[in-house]
Amino acid sequence: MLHQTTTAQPIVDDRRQTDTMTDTEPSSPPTQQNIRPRESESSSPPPSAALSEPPGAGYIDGDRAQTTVADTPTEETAAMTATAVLAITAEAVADEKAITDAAVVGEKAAAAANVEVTETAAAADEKPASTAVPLKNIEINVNNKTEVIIGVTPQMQINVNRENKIISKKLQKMEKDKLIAEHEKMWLTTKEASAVSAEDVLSRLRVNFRSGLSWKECEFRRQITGYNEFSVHQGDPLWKKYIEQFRNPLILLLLASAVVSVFMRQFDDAFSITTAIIIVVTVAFIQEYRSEKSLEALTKLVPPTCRCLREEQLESMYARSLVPGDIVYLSTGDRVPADIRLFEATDLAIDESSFTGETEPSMKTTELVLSPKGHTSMKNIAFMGTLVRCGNGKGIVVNTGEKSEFGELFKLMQNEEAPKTPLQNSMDILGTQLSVYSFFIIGLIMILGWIQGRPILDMFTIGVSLAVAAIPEGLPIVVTVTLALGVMRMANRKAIVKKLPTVETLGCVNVICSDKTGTITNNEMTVTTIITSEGYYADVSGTGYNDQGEVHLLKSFSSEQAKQSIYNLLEIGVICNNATINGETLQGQPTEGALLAVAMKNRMYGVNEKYLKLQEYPFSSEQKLMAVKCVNKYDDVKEEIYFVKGALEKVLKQCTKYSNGNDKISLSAKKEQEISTEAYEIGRKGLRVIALAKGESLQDLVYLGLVGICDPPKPFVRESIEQLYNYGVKVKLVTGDAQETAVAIGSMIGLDMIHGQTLSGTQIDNMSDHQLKAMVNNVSVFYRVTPRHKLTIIKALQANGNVVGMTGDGVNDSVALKKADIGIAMGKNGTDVCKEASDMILVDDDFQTIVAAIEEGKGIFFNIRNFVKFQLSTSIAALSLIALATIFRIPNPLNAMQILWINIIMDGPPAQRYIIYLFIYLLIS
Ligand SMILES: Nc1ncnc2c1ncn2[C@@H]1O[C@H](COP(=O)(O)OP(=O)(O)OP(=O)(O)O)[C@@H](O)[C@H]1O
Ligand SMILES: [Mn+2]
Repeated sequence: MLHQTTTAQPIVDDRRQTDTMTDTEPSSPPTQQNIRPRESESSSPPPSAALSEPPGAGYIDGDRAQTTVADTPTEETAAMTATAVLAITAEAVADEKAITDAAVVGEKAAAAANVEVTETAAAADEKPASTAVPLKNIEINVNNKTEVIIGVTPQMQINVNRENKIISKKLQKMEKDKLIAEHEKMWLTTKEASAVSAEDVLSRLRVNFRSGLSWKECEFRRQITGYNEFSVHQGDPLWKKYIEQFRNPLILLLLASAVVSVFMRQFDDAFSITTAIIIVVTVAFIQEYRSEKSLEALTKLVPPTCRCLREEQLESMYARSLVPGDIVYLSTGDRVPADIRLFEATDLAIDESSFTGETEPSMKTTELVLSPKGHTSMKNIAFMGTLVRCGNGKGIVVNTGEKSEFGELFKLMQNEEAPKTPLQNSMDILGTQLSVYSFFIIGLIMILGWIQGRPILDMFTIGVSLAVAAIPEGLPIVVTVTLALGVMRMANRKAIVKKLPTVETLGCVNVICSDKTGTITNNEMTVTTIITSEGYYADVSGTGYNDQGEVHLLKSFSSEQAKQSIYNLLEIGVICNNATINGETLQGQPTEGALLAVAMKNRMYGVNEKYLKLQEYPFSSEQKLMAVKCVNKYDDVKEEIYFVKGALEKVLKQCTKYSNGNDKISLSAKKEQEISTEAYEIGRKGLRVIALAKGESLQDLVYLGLVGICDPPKPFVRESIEQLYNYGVKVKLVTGDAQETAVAIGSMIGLDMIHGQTLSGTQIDNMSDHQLKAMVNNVSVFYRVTPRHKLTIIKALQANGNVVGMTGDGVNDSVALKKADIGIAMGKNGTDVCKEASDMILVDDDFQTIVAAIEEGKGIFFNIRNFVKFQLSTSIAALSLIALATIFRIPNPLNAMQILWINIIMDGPPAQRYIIYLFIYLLIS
């Protein structure tokens, strides 16, 4: 009855064992015709209509069914049939052994895991039957082929369904166990991966470096390896933490006094003291728990991402979803998402300082390391958690999560206690001082009371209660909670603070140095202007990384010639480029994306295919220049050509000629001046200028022209800066861009360009620290600076007593971000390197958020100060009240219980809510 076609007739003898199955041609008649049709509720449809017609009726004598298998006998069909037969064979089918047998018949038996059952109409040739049991044909989808079983009773169908499910599950599990065992054999340690060739690693982990893993395979591997993350050490169970709270000596003393009260038969006292203790302890517990939880939540706020190749698509995804075997692309500014065996590395330098302590970035290669000793020697491995300082590379993930080398380190780190914030420390000190004073006073009160002959137990409980009330043992916790809650509130306003002390600093920042590209502007680049070396001038329309737009030539003398010149110019931009545009999404640097887009708008396709890239000199913020060495694939003379792009002054320095139509003319000082003026004119509009050149040697280039790239300020930056100014925070622009561009953007966002000065990186180099310190406060725009200068500027500002915030997005900002009192990174488009170096991250890159965060910071600081004042005053009030009463021999105005209650109510604003909850709870229950 198992059949390849959907028209069904043959039937299975379900008593036959799987291994005695007969293989019959589909057309051949069944060996035993056991269909004994009894009834038909509707007229039986013809065979061809079997699928489309509603289920007819028929009957199958399950006990004596026959089998017919459609195809030629293969292990596969045998196995499949076996499984399906098993499925329909009486109730006993689920017998473990039979299933195992079935599976053994052929490896592919497991494919039967895909068994799906669908109802179809009963076969046409069945004659009306006499019983009232409605019969059905069912269709079984085995291994993507359709089999039909005819005339099945509802009960049988249920059985089939059930058995199929059981079998699929068992087979699935068997197959899975086998696969897991296989996969576990192929994993290798990071060290092993380093010692074999990249090809070996690829084949061991069964992945093609051109296509990557399939999504399905990744899903499977992840079931084995788990997510690429560290599971945070599970602390003590909650009840233990709760009991922990009772271990406070004061609480124990109070408990003791409650016990003594019981012995003295003062039950109401005992009761109220115990209740009070429980509430005090509960409040403290909830506070601590909450602060722990919110701190935990903090670490999860910015999930790291990476670029990974799956099913031939380069995807940007969360690093936690990586599995061994994934192909990962690394480029400048990335955080390495797992332990990666590199198979491609272009000038790849990785900062492993967090890992090895080595401050110099380590240059990576792809060759195997024979006997790797220590992390520094594994030159072909990019370790999880390290940062790509420059260059780019590709590699295969060998280990993830806790299996990575960083995972080992992480485990060690977990045992270290998190350092306390300065504020927490000062609160600790304050707490201890207060305790000492309080104990002293309480001791005095008790002695005095004793001398006066007051009841000793009363004095004791009052003394201890006073101690509980006056000693601010909850102070550090309250500070933490307030900070942590503030941090969560900031997170809601899209500012993520990585460490609590940052909140304290936020309240007192008075200068913010902001980098331009990506912070003030969107870093969404569009080429809008082109000027060739001949002076042809073109405007470009359209925005975004696509071909929507056009290149309009303006001053064209000979339009063919002009078109050719523009083509040659844009060609450099395409070849000297590492970005790619997929659909409309850009992978890579926006500046390079803009150059690709303008070429698309100029309808230049397949430019890249003409050249073979031999070498690359990557862009760095120090050099402000990028070059590639190529050969023309179709040239007979394989001559090397350099394609160069970068900041105008850097490119011009390498040029000796400029292109004029088909000629190359020596660059005169006059021509250079002309070019600089052109660049100035473009820059003055706030455009970024990129010069393009090519030539046979890097020292002897031919200048081809300029492009002006538009990257306007984000909305509301101007308003935010104004608001910051009102809070007493000054904003300075620090950029790698040219002076005129920086100044133009500076005035667009409302910086004081009249009184403020401008200063360039070169000028800073020529100054002493002292001179810089003297003038740095008055500078509002720093231009053409390198990462090193950004650092110098921050230091000079700090030397003047400023509390400096620095905002940035790029690798070039990371050092300065680290040095600044508060480093603020862009969360969406910022690089991992700068996020790592920063203290605070703006989730949606919105400059306005800085204002909100500073507001919050000030608010939190204010809250804590108020709280401390409040706590101190209640302590002093309670202490002095009892002390005075004792001295003047007045009966005690407050008994122990009352003191405790006051303490509970006063114990901090965050606590109050819980007390109210508790009361409500007590009332209800
Ligand atoms: N991919 C690139 N290739 C070549 N040159 C580039 C590239 N990107 C930028 N430049 C040149 O380098 C200059 C600035 O680079 P740099 O990285 O120092 O600053 P930035 O980060 O882009 O700006 P900011 O410091 O304001 O964020 C640009 O003005 C441009 O001329
Ligand atoms: Mn930047």
